[in-house]
Amino acid sequence: MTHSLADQPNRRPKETDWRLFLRLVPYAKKNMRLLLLSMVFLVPSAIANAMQPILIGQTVSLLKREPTSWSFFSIEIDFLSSRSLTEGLNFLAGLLLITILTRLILDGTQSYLVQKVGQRITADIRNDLFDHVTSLGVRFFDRTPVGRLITRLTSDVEALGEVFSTGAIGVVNDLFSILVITGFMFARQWQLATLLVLLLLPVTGLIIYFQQQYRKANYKAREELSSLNSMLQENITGISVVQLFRREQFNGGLFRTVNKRYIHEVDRTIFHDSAVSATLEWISLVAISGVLGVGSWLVMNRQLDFGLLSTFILFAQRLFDPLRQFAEKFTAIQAGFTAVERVSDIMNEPIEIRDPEKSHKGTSITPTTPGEIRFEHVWFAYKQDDYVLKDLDFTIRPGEKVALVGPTGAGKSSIIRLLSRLYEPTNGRILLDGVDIRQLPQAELRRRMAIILQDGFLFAGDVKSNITLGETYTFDQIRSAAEATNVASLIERLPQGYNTMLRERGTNLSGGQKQLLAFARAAIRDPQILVLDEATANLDVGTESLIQEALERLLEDRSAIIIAHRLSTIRNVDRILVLKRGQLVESGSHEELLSQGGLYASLYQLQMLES
Ligand SMILES: Nc1ncnc2c1ncn2[C@@H]1O[C@H](COP(=O)(O)OP(=O)(O)OP(=O)(O)O)[C@@H](O)[C@H]1O
Repeated sequence: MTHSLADQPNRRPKETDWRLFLRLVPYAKKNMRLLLLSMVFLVPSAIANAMQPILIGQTVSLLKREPTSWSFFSIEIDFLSSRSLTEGLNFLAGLLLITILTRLILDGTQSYLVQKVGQRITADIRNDLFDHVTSLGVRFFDRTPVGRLITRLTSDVEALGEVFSTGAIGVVNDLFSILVITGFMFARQWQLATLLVLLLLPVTGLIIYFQQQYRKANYKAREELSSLNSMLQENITGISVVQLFRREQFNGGLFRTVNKRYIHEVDRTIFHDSAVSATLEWISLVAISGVLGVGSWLVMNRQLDFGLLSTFILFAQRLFDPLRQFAEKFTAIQAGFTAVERVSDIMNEPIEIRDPEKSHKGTSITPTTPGEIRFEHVWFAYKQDDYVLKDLDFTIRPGEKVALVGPTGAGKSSIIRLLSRLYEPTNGRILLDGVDIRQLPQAELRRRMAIILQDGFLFAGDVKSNITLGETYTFDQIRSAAEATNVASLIERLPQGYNTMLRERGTNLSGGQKQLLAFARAAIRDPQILVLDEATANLDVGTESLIQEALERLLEDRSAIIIAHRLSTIRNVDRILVLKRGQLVESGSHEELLSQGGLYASLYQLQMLES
């Protein structure tokens, strides 16, 4: 891993704009037809735009009785000299109206199409990001603050969407307009055309410079926004602790500091944005004065007539107009590039835990076998070389119930995380019925085991959907799973029974009630292996014995791993594995371990004394 979203908040942009742009190509390809259609509309629209100054110039020439014929790339154009003044004026007015209507209709349609494509692309990117993020290993989430991630998923994708919705993608339009106008200018009068083009060059240079500065400031501003959101998220999630420990003021101070840094960076982006607009405003005035100065001189020398002079004054304005619009859009475009860059950062995060290649899929085992679990010299470290599990080597026989016991931080939960493949062992392997779990598709591995954690997470939705979790079970199946685990009576006591709506993270249920639902969730899946991590710790003694009884039934014919601190709850298991600082120090039945007089015996005696 070369970098992470969390480790280097001020990481410099690495990919070039071109590479970033290419990242959008696959998305654009999906909408190729609409995109092409909108591009086709560009051509007549830009021509109509460049025609307007010429038509107005012709009108002036007609009124001033100047020659109205002109050559366009050596083609002699003369459609006015044969007409009377009124006819000619009507004819020009008619043409002008056509160009205006053409632009009105085509520009409108084009901008609608482009925005439509843009919204589709943004939605596709958002979907892909969601899929990618939910496939990333738990390790990624260990080191990435949630707020930082949410910023990328929401406001960065939004910034990308704005490139389309503000019409910023229309720069293509603007650039094309500049090209067409330049062509028309040279066709009419090369000296004035050269003057305008020469003015265009330094402005473009300046714009590129300010654009780079803006981009840097924008990247930093987004990073600061991420930090701001992480802080916000942390304070909201931990609001009870914040208030109970009166950290409001202290956290408020921290928040203000980050907010100040954010504002500072935003100020810098605004400065560079304004600098571009000011430069353009100034330069387009210079251009018009230049045309007026040089043009008047040419008029006095009879090398230019009034009609053409008015045409070029309009050209001067029109040439810088797309550039000015480009400047307005450029803020959105630069922000869009920053967004693509930040979104790519996540897309580039490798998916650490992958399913085996297709050819290995055949290795799945018949799910009717009870499930033998084997840890083969397993070593594991969350952080490099800081091993929390050391050379674990044990087998849990099919149908065997094993308890993991040991002091806090001994590594019990880590064993479960490895078994369910939320993390992968640093060394050694874990086998399920003789097959390395890395060779099993994750969906199958996790279907075969149900894990009940101390803090069962609940989704916003009703009780039923929190038991089925998106899989199709009939209501009868849901009810019998609840009955089998003795939680039916609890559910029936809820205001709307199985239809009671649970709030996000289940805050309208008590800790114990949440745990009870987790039992039903496990039972309905009929797993081969059941894992309980402090699953009954939140229950009162009465409820626990009710659950214990249901558990005995549930555990029949299944392999089970049970983690419990209250040793009285695991007396009946087949075998107890005792862990100390990541190492297996004792193994045997309750009686055997008591008679050995080791760590287990002393833990047990301590607990007996307490009760
Ligand atoms: N996500 C993580 N990143 C880094 N270290 C971790 C992480 N989770 C746990 N640890 C460390 O790994 C060690 C073992 O943790 P584990 O949760 O497996 O212990 P445990 O025996 O289940 O403890 P408890 O009885 O308190 O639940 C601890 O020292 C802990 O600090």
